[in-house]
Amino acid sequence: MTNRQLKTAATGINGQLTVPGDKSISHRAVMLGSIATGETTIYGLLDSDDVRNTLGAMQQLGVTVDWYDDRVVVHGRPLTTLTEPDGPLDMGNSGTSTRLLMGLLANQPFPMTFVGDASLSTRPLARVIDPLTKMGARFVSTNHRLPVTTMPGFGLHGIHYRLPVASAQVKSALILSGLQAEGETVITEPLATRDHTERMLHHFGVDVVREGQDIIVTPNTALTGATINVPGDISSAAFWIVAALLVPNSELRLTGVGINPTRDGILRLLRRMGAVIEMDNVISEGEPTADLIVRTQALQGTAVTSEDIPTAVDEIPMLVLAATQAFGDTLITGAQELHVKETDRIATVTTQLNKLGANIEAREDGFLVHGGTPLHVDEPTVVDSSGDHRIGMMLAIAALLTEGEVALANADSVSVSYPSFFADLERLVEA
Ligand SMILES: O=C(O)C1=C[C@@H](OP(=O)(O)O)[C@@H](O)[C@H](O)C1
Ligand SMILES: C=C(OP(=O)(O)O)C(=O)O
Repeated sequence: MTNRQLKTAATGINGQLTVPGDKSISHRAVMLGSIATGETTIYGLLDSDDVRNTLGAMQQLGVTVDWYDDRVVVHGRPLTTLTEPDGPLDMGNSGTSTRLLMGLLANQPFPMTFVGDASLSTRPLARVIDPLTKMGARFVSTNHRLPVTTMPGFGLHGIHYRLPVASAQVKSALILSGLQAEGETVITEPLATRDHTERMLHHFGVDVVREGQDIIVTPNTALTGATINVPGDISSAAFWIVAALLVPNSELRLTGVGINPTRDGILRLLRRMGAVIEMDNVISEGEPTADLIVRTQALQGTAVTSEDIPTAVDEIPMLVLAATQAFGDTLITGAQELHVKETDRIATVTTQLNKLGANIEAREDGFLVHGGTPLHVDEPTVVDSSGDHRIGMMLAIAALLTEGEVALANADSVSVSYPSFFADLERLVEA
C-alpha cells in the first residue's frame, strides 16, 4: 500500500464543517433499533467501517435495514426472535461492537462466534466475559481474546458488579444483559463514563436508574422503535478543534457537535490550557449539541489525572499534540487504558510524534510532554498510523504544523470512524 503525502506547514484552517455522526451513539442506535418493536429511523448515522460491522452482525441475526439518502431505517425484532447466523460475526476493528454485542446476545438459544481483525484479536475481553459469566452466560475463548464463541443461553440472573476499569463498553454490555436477566443488576462505576446507552434506552421507552455511582437495571426488553438524530462526533471534532487552535490564522465553526458532559472532557482540558472555545446554537434535550467556534490561540501546559480520562479517553492523542505546542510541560497520568485501544496509544503517539520533532516521554500510565517544540523534519519522513484510525488522523493534523515533507503509512485506517477525513482536510486547509 502506498503512503499518503500529508499537507505540511499550513497557513490557515478556515470555514465551517459538520463532522460525521457520533460512532458510540450510532452503534447503540443500530443495536437498540434492532431489538425494538416497529421501525427505528436514524438520521445522521455514521457510515464507517465500525458501524457497518454492528449493522452486518444484526443483519446476520435476521434484522432488516434500509438505507436512504438521508436516513437509515432498522426493522427491529424482539430479542427472542433473532435467528442463528450462517457464519461468524465479524467485528472487524471495533471494540464497541464486540463488547456491547457480547452483552446484548449473551442469552441467545444458539451458539455464535465473534471474530475480528489482528488488532481487535489482541484486545482484552475478560472485562466482559467475567461479569457476563457471573450472570450465567457461557463463552469459549483462548486467553479471553477473539475469536470467542457464545454458547446457547439458559437464562441470566442479575448481579451487583463494581467495574474494575472505568469502561462504558463494559457498563453497556452489562446493562444490555441486565435487561434480559432475572432480578436487578447493579453496576458501580469507579468514575462516570459515557452514558449514551442509558440515554438512548430512555428514548426507546426503557429506563435504567442512576443513584450516585450505581446504575440500577430492572429487567425490561420492551423497547419501542424510535426516531434518532445522531449528533456530530466530538471525537472527530477534536481533530479540527486542536488544528484550529494550533495552525496560525485559523477560524473554524463546527456545527451540531455532541457535547454530552460524559464525552466533552477534551473541551474542559483544552480550556484548562487556556483555549477559548465558543458555543452557539446549544440544544440541551436528549443528546445535547452545539456549534463550536475555535480560533488560533496560545496554550499553556497542564496536569491531566485519572479523573479527567473517561470523558476524554479517545481524545488524549490530540491533547498530547496540543501539549507539544503549549508553553511549559504537560503531565498526563491515569491513562493506562490507552495501552489496550486499537494500538498501544501511549507507544504509538510517543514514537510517531517524536519523529516529527516532539519531545514526549512515554510513562506507564500516560505521558510527560515537553511543550514549545516546533515540529520539523530535515528529510522526507514517513509516520505510521499503525492501523489505528485516531493515530492516523492525529498525525495528519501534526503534519499541518510541521516544516518539511511528511507522508502517512496506513492512512486507510481513518475509514474506521471518519471515512471523509482527508476530503474535509483538503477543503479546510490552506497550505
Ligand atoms: O462505549 C463506547 O462507545 C466507547 C467507550 C470507550 O471504550 P472503553 O469502554 O473501553 O473505555 C471508547 O474508548 C470507545 O471508543 C467507545
Ligand atoms: C477505542 C476506540 O474504539 P473501539 O474500542 O470501539 O474499537 C476508538 O474509537 O478510539
